[in-house]
Amino acid sequence: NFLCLGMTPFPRQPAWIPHGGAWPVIPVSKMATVKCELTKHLTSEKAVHRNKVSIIGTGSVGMACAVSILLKGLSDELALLDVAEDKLKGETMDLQHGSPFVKMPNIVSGKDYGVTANSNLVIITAGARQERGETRLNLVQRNVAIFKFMISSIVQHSPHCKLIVVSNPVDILTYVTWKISKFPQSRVIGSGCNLDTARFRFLIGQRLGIHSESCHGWILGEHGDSSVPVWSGVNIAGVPLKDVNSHIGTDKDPEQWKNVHKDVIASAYEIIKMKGYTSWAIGLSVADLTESILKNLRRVHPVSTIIKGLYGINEEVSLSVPCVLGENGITDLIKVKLTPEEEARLKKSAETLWEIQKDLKF
Ligand SMILES: NC(=O)C1=CN([C@@H]2O[C@H](COP(=O)(O)OP(=O)(O)OC[C@H]3O[C@@H](n4cnc5c(N)ncnc54)[C@H](O)[C@@H]3O)[C@@H](O)[C@H]2O)C=CC1
Ligand SMILES: CC(=O)C(=O)O
Repeated sequence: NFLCLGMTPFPRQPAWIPHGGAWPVIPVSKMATVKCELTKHLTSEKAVHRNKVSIIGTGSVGMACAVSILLKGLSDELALLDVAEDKLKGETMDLQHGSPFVKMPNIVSGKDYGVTANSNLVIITAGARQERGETRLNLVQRNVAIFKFMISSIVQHSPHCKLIVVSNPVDILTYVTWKISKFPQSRVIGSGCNLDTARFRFLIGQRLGIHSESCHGWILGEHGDSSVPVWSGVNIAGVPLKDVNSHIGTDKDPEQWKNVHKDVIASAYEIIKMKGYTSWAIGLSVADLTESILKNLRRVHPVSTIIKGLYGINEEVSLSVPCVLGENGITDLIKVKLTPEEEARLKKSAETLWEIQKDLKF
C-alpha cells in the first residue's frame, strides 16, 4: 500500500483546473484505493509533450482553431490562454467534455503564460476584431499595444517555438511579432493570405463546378483590401485559365472573372455584417498550417513573411508569398514569376502597409 499512498491522485493535472490553481478536494485515501485496486503503477515519469500547441485568445477565432486542431489530432497538449477568465474556463470545460468523441490530448488553460511553457507552436488570435464596416488596418494601434507584453511573455516561456500570427492587421502584427520576439524570420509566420487563397479557390470552383482543392490559384500580398490575385498562374489540372481566356482578370474580360477577387475582398466584410465575425474558415486554415509544421510536411502555403529584397520591395514589410512550411517553420520562399501588372500591385500592397508601419511605436 506504500506505493499507492505515495502516488498523485491523477497521472497529470486535470485540465479544467487553471494552471497553477488548487487541486480539487478529493478524499485521497478513496481515490488511492480504487486506483490501486484497478492498476499496477509502473512509472511516475513526467509526460514530455513534443507537439504542444498554445492558443492565445479564446474568442471566436481561437476556439475555431482549437477545435480544428483537435479534430485533426495534431497536438499532444493544447494550452489555452486569455485574459477573460470565466470565458476561458467555460471554453476549456466545454472542449474537455468532448473528449470521448475525439482523441483529445491534455488540455490546460490559464491567464498566466506559464501555461504555454515549452510549446512547439503558439497561435496568436488575441486582440480587438473589426466592427461592421471597419478595416483591418484600423485595428493596428489597439493590437500592437496588446502584442508588446504578449510576445515577450510567450518567448520567455517557449524560446524555441514557432509563432503563427492571426490577429489583425495580420501582416503588420507579423512584422511587430518578428521585431519583439527577435526570432529568426523562419519562426514567425503570419496566416496572411492563406484564408484569402482558400476563398479564391472556393469561388473559382463555384464558377467551374470543380472542387476547390483542384482549383490552383494564389492570392498574395496583404491579407485584405490590397491583396493581389495571381491570374497568370490560375490553372486546373495544369491548364492555365489565361490560355482559355486571354483577358482573364482584366476589365476586357467578357466574363468579368476579376469579380471573383472582388468577392474575396468583400467576404470578411459581408460575413461580419451578417454574423459579427469570421471564424470557421480561418480556424480550418490555421489547422492546415499547423499540420504542415507539426508533421514537417514541407507543403507550400501563402503565408506572411518579411519579403524585403524580393519583387523590388525595399522595406521591411511582411506580406504573403508562397512559402515552404515544415518543422523549422518557413524554410524557403517560392519566387513566383509575376506579370509586370501583378508585381506593381504587390509593390502597392507593400507601400500600403509601410505607410502605416513606419510610424508605429512599440
Ligand atoms: N488573419 C485572419 O485571416 C483573420 C484574423 N482575425 C482576427 O483575429 C482576431 C480575433 O478575432 P475574434 O476571435 O473574432 O475576436 P474575439 O473578440 O472573439 O476574441 C479575442 C479574444 O482575445 C482576448 N484578449 C484580448 N486581449 C488579450 C490579451 N492581452 N491577452 C490575451 N487575450 C486577450 C479577448 O478576451 C477575447 O477572448 C481579431 O484581430 C480578428 O480581426 C479574424 C478572422 C480572420
Ligand atoms: C476578419 C478577417 O480578417 C477575415 O475573415 O478575412
